[in-house]
Amino acid sequence: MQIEQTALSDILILTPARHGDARGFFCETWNRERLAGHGIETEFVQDNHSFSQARNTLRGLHFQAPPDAQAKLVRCGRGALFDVAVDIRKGSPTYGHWVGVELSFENGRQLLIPEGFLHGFVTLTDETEIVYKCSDYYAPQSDGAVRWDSCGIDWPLSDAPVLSTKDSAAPPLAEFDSPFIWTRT
Ligand SMILES: Cc1cn([C@H]2C[C@H](O)[C@@H](COP(=O)(O)OP(=O)(O)O[C@H]3O[C@@H](C)C(=O)[C@@H](O)[C@H]3O)O2)c(=O)[nH]c1=O
Repeated sequence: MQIEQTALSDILILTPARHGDARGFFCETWNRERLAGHGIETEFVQDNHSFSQARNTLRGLHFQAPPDAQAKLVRCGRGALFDVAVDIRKGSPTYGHWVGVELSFENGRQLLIPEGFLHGFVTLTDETEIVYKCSDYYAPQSDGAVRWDSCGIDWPLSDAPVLSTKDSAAPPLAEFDSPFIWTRT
């Protein structure tokens, strides 16, 4: 497995090995012991899978507030997407900074996003599937969103984004009182 750092040091790109043969490939998409060997000890409790019909579908930017905060391990099952994490830890030297990484069926990359970050993505292809592990259960009462176009993200959109009603109505980052506090690690 290859592990790369991004411009935000807590956000990692993981690329597990693919074993190719005449049939296609085999890949261990998550192996707890192997990740622990790299110092990644996140305990995941829920797997999510969503399908977006059209290119330019944008979901985000989402978080769950403590005590229901979620770390996420995100990958693309079909098609391609641009996955984004934004630092919302109050007091963090990189508060408001974002990273975006293309995840696709082809490249097999995964993004590891700890607690304290907004998460969102835009699809780069029609019929895109995203699959992600979460470190806590869905808690609608702790669910929150920040407006997708308020963080200076350079979204690779080829048309107006397809948004949910909830995401269209989300507050901008400038009006957002984050429930996360940065602690030096
Ligand atoms: C997130 C979630 C939603 N739902 C339900 C609630 C609702 O009826 C329906 C669709 O929910 P949403 O509109 O919130 O789905 P979506 O906009 O895809 O939300 C997701 O976006 C990405 C970017 C994330 O990071 C996720 O954590 C999650 O927030 O699914 C669950 O049952 N369990 C879950 O874990």
